[in-house]
Amino acid sequence: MHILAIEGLTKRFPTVTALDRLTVTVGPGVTGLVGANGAGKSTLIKILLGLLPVSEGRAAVLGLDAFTQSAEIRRLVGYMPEHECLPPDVSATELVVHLARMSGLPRTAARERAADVLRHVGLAEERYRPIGGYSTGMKQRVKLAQAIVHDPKLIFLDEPTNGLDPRGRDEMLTLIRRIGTEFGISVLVTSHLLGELERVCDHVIVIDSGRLLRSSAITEFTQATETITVEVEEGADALAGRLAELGQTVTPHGRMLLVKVRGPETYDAVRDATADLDLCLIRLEQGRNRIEDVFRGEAAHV
Ligand SMILES: Nc1ncnc2c1ncn2[C@@H]1O[C@H](COP(=O)(O)OP(=O)(O)OP(=O)(O)O)[C@@H](O)[C@H]1O
Repeated sequence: MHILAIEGLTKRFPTVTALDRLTVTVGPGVTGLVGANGAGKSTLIKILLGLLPVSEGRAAVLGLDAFTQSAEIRRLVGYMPEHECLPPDVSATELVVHLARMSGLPRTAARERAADVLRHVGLAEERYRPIGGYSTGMKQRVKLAQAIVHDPKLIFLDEPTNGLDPRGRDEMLTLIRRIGTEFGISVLVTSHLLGELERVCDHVIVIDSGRLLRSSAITEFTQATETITVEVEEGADALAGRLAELGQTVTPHGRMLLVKVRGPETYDAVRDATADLDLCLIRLEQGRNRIEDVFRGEAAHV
C-alpha cells in the first residue's frame, strides 16, 4: 500500500499557485520532500492533514481520503510543524503528557509514554523546566517528541533542522533515521537543503513552484559516476603525468586527482603508477553523484 497517493493536486492562493497538478506516490520508509523556500512543501503537508482545502485533485494518506477522513488520518499521523509554536510557560513533560492525553491515552499511560519519547529524543532533566528557556535544538526535540507520542504510523516533519547548528542538525538527522528504522514509523521530512537528506532518506521527492521535478530512490540520485578520486600524500603532479603516459584521462581537483574510469585497467594503472613512483596512496574512491549535482542539472532544464 502507498503511504501517500497524490493525484493532480492543485492549491491556488489569491496571488500564487502553491501546488500545481502535483502527482506522486510515497511508499513506506523515510522520504525527503525537497524544494526551495516557497516551493509548496508546507502547503502539501497541511493539505494531507486536512488543515487546508484544495482547489483541485485528490490525495490519500495511509489509504484514507485526505478530504473526507482527516480525523482518522490525524489519529494515525504525527506532525512536527515548521514554526515556533510551543507554549513558553509549561515544561516539555507537561506539554507532551497533555498532548498524549488529548490523543486518547489514559493518564498513567500518557505519563509513561511521554517520558519514553522525551528520553528517545534526548531531553533529560531539562524536560521539567519551562520551554521558554530552551535552546532552538531543545525546542525542535520537544516538537519531535509530541509528534511521536501517540505511536503514529507516519510522521510529517516540516524543516526539523531549521535554526540548528551543524552538530544539532547531525543529531536531529540521526534521530529521524532511528525513528524511521528502529521504530518502524514512516517519515515524510522536508528540507530546503538538498544535501542533508542524502544520509537519512530512502527516497527523495523534489518539487519546484508546486510542480514535481523528480521522485526517485536515493540510490538513483547518488549512483556511481565514471570517475575515481585518487589522493597521494605527496607527488600528485608526478602521478598525473605517469597516469597520462599510461593512457588515462586525469584532471587535478585540489590536492586530489580525478581519473576517468575506462574499465578495471584504470584501477591497475593507478596501482602500478603509485608503486612505480613509490608514492603513499591515501585515497582511492569511486566517485558518486551528490544529490545537489543532480538537482542543479534538472533545475536548469525547468
Ligand atoms: N495562507 C496562505 N495565503 C497565501 N499564500 C500562501 C499561504 N500559505 C502559503 N502561501 C504561498 O504558497 C507558496 C508555497 O508556500 P509553502 O509555505 O508551502 O512553501 P514551502 O515550500 O513550505 O516553503 P518554506 O520552507 O519557506 O515554508 C508560497 O509562495 C507562499 O507564499
